[in-house]
Amino acid sequence: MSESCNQNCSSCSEDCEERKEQKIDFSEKLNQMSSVKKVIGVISGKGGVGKSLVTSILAVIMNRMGYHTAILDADVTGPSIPKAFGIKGKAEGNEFGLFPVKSKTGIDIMSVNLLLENDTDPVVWRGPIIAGTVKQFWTDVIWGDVDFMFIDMPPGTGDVPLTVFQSIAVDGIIVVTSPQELVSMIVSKAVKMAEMMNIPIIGLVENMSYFTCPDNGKDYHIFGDSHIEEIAEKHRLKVLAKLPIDPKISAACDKGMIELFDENWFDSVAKILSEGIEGKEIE
Ligand SMILES: Nc1ncnc2c1ncn2[C@@H]1O[C@H](COP(=O)(O)OP(=O)(O)OP(=O)(O)O)[C@@H](O)[C@H]1O
Repeated sequence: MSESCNQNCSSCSEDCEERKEQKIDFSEKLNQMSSVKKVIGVISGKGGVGKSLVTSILAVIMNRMGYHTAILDADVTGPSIPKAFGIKGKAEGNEFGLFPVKSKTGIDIMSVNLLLENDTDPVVWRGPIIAGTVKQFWTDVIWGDVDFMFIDMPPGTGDVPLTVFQSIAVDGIIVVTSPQELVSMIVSKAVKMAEMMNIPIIGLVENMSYFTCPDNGKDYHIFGDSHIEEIAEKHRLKVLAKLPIDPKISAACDKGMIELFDENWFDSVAKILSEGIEGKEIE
């Protein structure tokens, strides 16, 4: 029995000897006109820590490396991906399904904001409807041949992310944290959820880790000292990147120009992901 066992066999995908109930398969089938090689879920313990930013930058980098890249924006109540990419158009469909909208550099994106008449309309839906929408982004969208799909998950480790993980075949998870959070607790929850789902955690990204003063070049830890290395070691996880607070980044998101991102913050993640798709399994 796993250390994280919550005695609820129906929501657990582990094959353990003490299983009391049959494993229920909640997985949904991808649209028959789509094929997706690797699906990476980007999660966070709470909203506003930069999950959408990390999802967007990862997609930009992998797309730049020549991989056909897609973003499934599962953050249905706070969809910020289309804005970061400056997408104004709406998604269209035909009798076979919905088509994602292409960004300026060719990243395929589906988000609830591409379906709403006004992107300022709030999405005041209950959990099952939200989870159902995300499932439809998997089953009803014609994604074509995708190398990497990044999923901007709903914040937290509650009902909606759980349903999404049960329905979509996710290959690996990246956890985004910020220094001021109760990082230890959040990472533990994410690790337990990943264990229950049998999905490997690729590693941790600490966002808003420090700020480099442009006047004196010194680094300031605005949100306090980082403990990410100790926490990563405790759970035997990798720290993939520590991102600074950079006003250029928020400006790029606000102006819809995240595709102009040109820092090397994610080089190690890009290497892990590209090795994963070349046949070496994501560890
Ligand atoms: N390192 C950073 N430097 C500057 N601004 C940042 C940084 N990270 C995130 N931001 C800004 O903070 C805001 C929140 O980021 P983002 O939308 O990525 O968070 P989130 O975790 O996805 O939030 P939610 O879960 O509510 O959607 C955005 O305006 C983003 O541009």
